[in-house]
Amino acid sequence: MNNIAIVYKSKYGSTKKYAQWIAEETKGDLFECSEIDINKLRTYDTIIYGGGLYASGIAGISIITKNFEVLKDKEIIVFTVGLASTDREEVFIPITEKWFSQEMRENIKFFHLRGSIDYKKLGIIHKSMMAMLKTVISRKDSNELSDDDKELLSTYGKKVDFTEKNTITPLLLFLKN
Ligand SMILES: Cc1cc2nc3c(=O)[nH]c(=O)nc-3n(C[C@H](O)[C@H](O)[C@H](O)COP(=O)(O)O)c2cc1C
Repeated sequence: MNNIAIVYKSKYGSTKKYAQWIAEETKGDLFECSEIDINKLRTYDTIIYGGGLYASGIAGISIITKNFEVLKDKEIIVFTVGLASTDREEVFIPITEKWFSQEMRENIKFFHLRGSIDYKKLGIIHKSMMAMLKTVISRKDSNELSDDDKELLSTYGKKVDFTEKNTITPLLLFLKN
């Protein structure tokens, strides 16, 4: 497992934590997204990109999507970090379909990990986005609420942390094969 770059963009720290764990386990080189450009990135054989999920967008992902032509012969892994439960892979299909072309999806392996939120630490825009989301969810009929909706309502305003080191195991196993 040589010549691996782990690149991440993290606003509140969860994606950074996962990227650090992956770098420790793979002995890869770790970069915050702004610390690396395409000329440096293209020198690696394996690129692992991690970004936090924000309103179904993947933070910083354009470093992969914009440069895909240059990177497409490499092994590319993308991991997302969000609050949503990761039990059902199909939940993430709309996200990958929105941001990646079919060719990209065929060449990239995706993993989805769970992050954290501390409402007290949110910036003003993020705070109001979460308040809006809560309002939308609160207006749903109780029988329409998903488990993630219920969780958001019960933890709204608090601090929740779902980060867990052993959830990177499938990604590490994929790299070994
Ligand atoms: C404004 C806002 C929007 C979010 N949107 C999503 C989302 O669409 N899907 C999701 O699973 N988590 C969402 N989250 C939760 C974040 O992805 C979670 O806090 C994650 O840990 C952020 O990663 P980071 O700590 O590396 O920045 C959102 C959080 C905020 C504050």
